[in-house]
Amino acid sequence: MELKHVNYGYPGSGQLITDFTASVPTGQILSIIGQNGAGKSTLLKLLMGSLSPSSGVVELDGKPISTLSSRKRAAKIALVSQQHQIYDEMTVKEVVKTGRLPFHSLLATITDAEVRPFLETVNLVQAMDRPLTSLSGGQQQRVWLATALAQEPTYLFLDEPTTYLDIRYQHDLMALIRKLNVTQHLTVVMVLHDINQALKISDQLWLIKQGQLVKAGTPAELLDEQLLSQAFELPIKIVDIEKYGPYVIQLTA
Ligand SMILES: Nc1ncnc2c1ncn2[C@@H]1O[C@H](COP(=O)(O)OP(=O)(O)OP(=O)(O)O)[C@@H](O)[C@H]1O
Repeated sequence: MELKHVNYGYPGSGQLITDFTASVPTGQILSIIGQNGAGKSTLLKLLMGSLSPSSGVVELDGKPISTLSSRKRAAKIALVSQQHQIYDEMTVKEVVKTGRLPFHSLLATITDAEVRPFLETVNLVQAMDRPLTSLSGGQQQRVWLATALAQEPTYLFLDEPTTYLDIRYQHDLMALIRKLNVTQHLTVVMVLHDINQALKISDQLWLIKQGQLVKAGTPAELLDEQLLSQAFELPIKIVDIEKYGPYVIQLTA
């Protein structure tokens, strides 16, 4: 998956993404980091084909993603976003069944057995008959992950997946994402706000500022005080913590 000289601006707004060229590394975990409003979520939408570049191209398997039908795209790419549709009355298993829709024409024909493996992966089989809204925020996040996995995608996109989770759930979710990447060969693309979390879990990162790619590289290549300070417009220091490794701190009063 590649972005080639992509430009984009929302209708009625100025240019947001500027001449963006980068490749998503297959089979790896890529995180997109940068300030609020830098264009991270917009990049995810461009990569998924839910937004079209004003110029340039997004390619999937060497073809412009715009040439694929939405069903074909859904069978390739699944998104766990922060904005969920409201499924007031739905049970957990019914929500996960919506992830199977690229393979069925009717929700009613999807059996419980078909979604069970995805609920097993996120350890929620015991909650499958409960209404979604009766689950905790962290459990609901796992339901959305199971729904994305039910699409059996090649690419798993996550937009700020840890935002409302406590540190234990954040750790567990990151461990699960790494496990899925390794066992199911999923290519993962995430928007993460926590720089240290991004540096810890990712194989590659894109550091972006005002819609432009500042640097694409490995965590070691991104661990540069000057680079990070400029991108986040904050004084940043990297300290070495025993048994943890390099840790980024923001020197704000
Ligand atoms: N649908 C939209 N219509 C118009 N402008 C939008 C739309 N969505 C986002 N924007 C604007 O585009 C800019 C980039 O938004 P985007 O959500 O891509 O940034 P981000 O880096 O993901 O930000 P954050 O870290 O705050 O989530 C922001 O100024 C935002 O207000």
